[in-house]
This record gives sequence, C-alpha cells and structure tokens, in this order.
Amino acid sequence: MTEVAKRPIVIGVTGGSGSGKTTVSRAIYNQLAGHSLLILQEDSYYNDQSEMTMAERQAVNYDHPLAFDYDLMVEQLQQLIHYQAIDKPVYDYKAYTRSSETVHQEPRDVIILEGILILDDPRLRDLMDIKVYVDTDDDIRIIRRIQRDISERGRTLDNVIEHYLATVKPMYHQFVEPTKRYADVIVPEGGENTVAIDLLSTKIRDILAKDGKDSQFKQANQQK
Ligand SMILES: Nc1ncnc2c1ncn2[C@@H]1O[C@H](COP(=O)(O)OP(=O)(O)O)[C@@H](O)[C@H]1O
Ligand SMILES: Nc1ccn([C@@H]2O[C@H](COP(=O)(O)O)[C@@H](O)[C@H]2O)c(=O)n1
Repeated sequence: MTEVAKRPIVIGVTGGSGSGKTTVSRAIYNQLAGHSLLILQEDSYYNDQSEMTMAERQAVNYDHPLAFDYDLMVEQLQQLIHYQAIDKPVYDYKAYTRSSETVHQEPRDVIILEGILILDDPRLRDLMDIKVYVDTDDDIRIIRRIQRDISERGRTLDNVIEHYLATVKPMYHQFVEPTKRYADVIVPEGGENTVAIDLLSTKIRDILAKDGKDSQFKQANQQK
C-alpha cells in the first residue's frame, strides 16, 4: 500500500485590521497547548524598505497587496510545509521597515497563518486547509486600532485617524472584505467568540488525531 505523505495543517486567519485576528490565532494556539504549533504573521513579510528614507516609508500604502513580499512568504510557508526550518523576517513598525534580525522557526504540525490579505494571494490560499475570516464592525475595529497603535506602534491619534481614512478603510473595502468569500468559517467579533474558537480547536485536534500527530508530539515532549 502506498504511504500517503503527511504534511502540517495550515489554518489561515484573516479579517480587517483590529478585527481580532491575532487574538483568535493566540486563543487557538493556547487551546491547543501541548501540540506542535506555530503562528506565522503576514506582517513579518512587509517589504524590506531599508533603502528608503523615513518620509518615503511613511508614504507607503501598507494595506495594499503590493506592500507585502508574497514570494518570500510563499517560499517560507512551503519550506515549513516540507518540515524545513526557516529564518523568519521581523517587521519593525516604528522604523516602518524590516529589522536586520530574523527569528529561527522550526517546523510544526499546525501552522496558523494570520494577516489582513492572506486570502488575496491564490498561492497562499491553495496552501490552506481551513480559512477563517474574523468579521468585526468598522467602528469597533477603528477604536481598537487607535488604542493599539498609540500604545504599541508609536503612533499619534491624528496619525492613526489620517492613515485610517486615507488607506486602511478604502483598502479594506477594495481588497480585504472581498476575500470573505474564500473563507470556510466566518467568526463574528473575534477573540471573545469562545464557541467559534472551541469549534476550530476541536476540528484541528480531530485532524491531528487522524494523522496520529498529536500523540507523537506529546510523547516526544513528555520524554524531554
Ligand atoms: N473581543 C475583543 N474585545 C475587546 N478587545 C479586543 C477583542 N479582540 C481583540 N481586542 C483588542 O483589540 C486590539 C486588536 O486586536 P488584534 O487581535 O490585535 O486584531 P488584529 O490582529 O485583527 O489587528 C488588541 O488590543 C486586542 O487586545
Ligand atoms: N508600517 C506599518 C505597517 C503596517 N501598518 C498597518 O498594520 C495593519 C495590519 O496589521 P494588523 O495587525 O492591524 O492586522 C495594516 O492595516 C497597516 O495599515 C502600519 O500602521 N504601519
């Protein structure tokens, strides 16, 4: 009998900025603690802009698909799918470019891919087993974004509002929201939706159990 090649499960989590993608991804990750998991963020794959001036970097439209290095993202995702380690780029929001550092990432059995435009690229879509769209109202997303960008990303209130109206909102309607049609599951309200997170975690556990992967990882960990 021919052995069927096993590969990691790839879960894509998308939605507008501030919808709760990171929160949902972390909640799934935490629910599956003890299994073999990693989170890969699309933000890590913003283009390297180290050759540009700060003014040029600040003028970039970060909500357009051209802002991302999808070739590198697809290449590294393929490596992880083939159980090869990667050196993941690190994005620096305050410098508006990629940092000179990378983070070494060993492959895992479950890859949670998270970002605003991951369903826009057909190559990424084709590599996903479960596609999740976190659907949160625009007013809630902008409020969350104001709080987060000021506290974590070094932005001012004026800067967040101006950026939101100029690019975040129009690009959301042009590029992000239309990818909802590719989703297998739509999660309203994100991180507080414990029913959706439980259902997704159960489904992933089920696939892992069928592949016999969960027990192997647990045994390996127990022996450490
Ligand atoms: N259901 C929720 N209720 C309240 N705050 C939330 C909720 N989900 C996320 N947040 C907060 O909103 C901000 C944006 O959430 P995050 O998960 O980072 O969104 P995204 O990754 O989609 O941009 C974070 O500060 C997070 O703590
Ligand atoms: N230099 C940058 C790069 C990106 N952004 C914004 O990040 C948003 C995507 O990240 P989320 O965690 O919010 O999904 C996107 O809307 C970009 O506008 C930025 O502000 N500065």
